[in-house]
Amino acid sequence: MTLKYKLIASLLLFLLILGSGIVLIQQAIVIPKVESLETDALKADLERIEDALQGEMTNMEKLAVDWGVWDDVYEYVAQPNPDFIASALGGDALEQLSMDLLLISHHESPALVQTSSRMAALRPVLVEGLLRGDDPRLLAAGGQGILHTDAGIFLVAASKVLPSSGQGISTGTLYFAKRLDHALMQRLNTPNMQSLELAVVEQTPAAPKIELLPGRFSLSQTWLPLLGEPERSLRVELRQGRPFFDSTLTYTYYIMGTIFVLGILGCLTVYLLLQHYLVAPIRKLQRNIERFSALNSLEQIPDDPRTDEIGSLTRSFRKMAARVSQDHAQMLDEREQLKEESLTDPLTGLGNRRFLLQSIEGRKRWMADHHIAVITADLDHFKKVNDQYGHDKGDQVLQEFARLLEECCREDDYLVRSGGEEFIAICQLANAEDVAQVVERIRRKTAESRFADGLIRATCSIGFIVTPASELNQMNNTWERLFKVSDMALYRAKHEGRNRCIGWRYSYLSQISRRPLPVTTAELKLALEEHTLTPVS
Ligand SMILES: Nc1nc2c(ncn2[C@@H]2O[C@H](COP(=O)(O)OP(=O)(O)OP(=O)(O)O)[C@@H](O)[C@H]2O)c(=O)[nH]1
Repeated sequence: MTLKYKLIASLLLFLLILGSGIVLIQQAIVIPKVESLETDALKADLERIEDALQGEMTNMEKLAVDWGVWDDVYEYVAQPNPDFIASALGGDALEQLSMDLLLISHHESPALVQTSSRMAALRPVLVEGLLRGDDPRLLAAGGQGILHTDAGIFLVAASKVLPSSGQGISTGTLYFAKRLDHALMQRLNTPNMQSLELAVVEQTPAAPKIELLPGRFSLSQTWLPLLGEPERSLRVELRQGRPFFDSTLTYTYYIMGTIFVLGILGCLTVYLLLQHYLVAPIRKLQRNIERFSALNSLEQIPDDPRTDEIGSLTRSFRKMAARVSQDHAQMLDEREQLKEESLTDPLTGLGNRRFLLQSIEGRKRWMADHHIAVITADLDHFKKVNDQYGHDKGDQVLQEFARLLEECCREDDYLVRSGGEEFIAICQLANAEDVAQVVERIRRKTAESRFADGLIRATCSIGFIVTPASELNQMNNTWERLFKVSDMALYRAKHEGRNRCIGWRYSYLSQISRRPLPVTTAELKLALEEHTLTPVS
């Protein structure tokens, strides 16, 4: 995978982690926190309703005490007087007090009952509800509470009837009652309330209950005690929407969406910067290095003026490439030199036998109408030269003999020192007979020469074979046999007294059956008898 794709994969992985982190934070931290705050707010709503009811009852109790500790009422209970009713409770006095019932009891019997017009029909039920039971009478000593009757649910407050001094014996109890109706409940409304329901239930849980329902609803319940009914209670049930949760959730969506978008933009920016500052320069450097290895030219890695790591990497590569280039050139030189040395005779500067074999093998074709002569020349009794004049002088003789041979050959002939004091020349000749002149010239010039500063006289023996070039083009493995025949001819020249040239012409045209060049003395004898090889004069 390329660096570019690794970079993209890393950034996508980062975005995945960022997205997962955002979801995790929302689910594990934000939502539970919001729900906890919401629960607190719902509890506060319930407390507010309870407080409102409590406040209402406290006001009623104050009113009950105002009326209960009043001489007119006190006297009325002792001696009922219609004038009092007319003056204090005439007209719509109860409506003006926002009360539904005024009850004054005397010895557990109603001494005065006054109701609002809407409650007139329910008066007996109400009185019976307040004065039910035997002992103790509800709120007989004063106080407040919630009363459940067949006529509905009422807030009730009571006070002992006393003279205005507050001292003395109570002559009865004064009750005020107010129905917990729709109008009153409206005043307890909360902004998000969908419904507020009251119900008398059998159980009385100790603590309020808050439920966050699916579908963005909440259900809050609290239980209030009922007067005279310890087994039952008034359940206040509040059903509300969850705007706080919705808005908070929307708000967190915005924040986290913004973080995610910023993450994407950040990744894009990081990608472009890394692409510009890292990936692109590395790819450029890679292309330059590839061109350098193809062309071996330092110009392919231009200097980089940057001061960062990429710049210094480029400079390091340049240095390394320069060194590699230099080493490579040096190695090529040395290899060329070694190659040359391995093919050259260091004493005479001529090629060696390996050079000769390589050269003739590398040569594809010879001039078909020409002849090729393989000439082997060997100094006679060269051992004696060494023995008599020393090895250095012997070397000198070899060098001068090599120059002599060069003079006798043409430039396009091959001339090598094949070993010791033996040399081989391969000459291309227009006529087969020309070889006689070449070898005789070598023999004569050697015999006439004075070697080693005129100190040493030497002769040489020469063996040779000449064959049509067309034969070389057609036959395989001919060179080895030509060298062998030339060598056998040299042996004969030595054997017959040295300082002479012996060689043959390979004249296959005279053959009835084509016979290859001989490689043994027996085959040589047969070839001469059959005239496959004929003497050259
Ligand atoms: N100075 C010198 N002598 C060499 C070199 N290579 C070979 N020789 C000597 O050449 C001599 C060849 O001796 P032989 O093979 O007996 O041949 P020859 O003495 O020339 O006798 P014929 O060839 O039979 O005439 C040996 O003494 C070698 O040591 C060389 O590079 N320098």
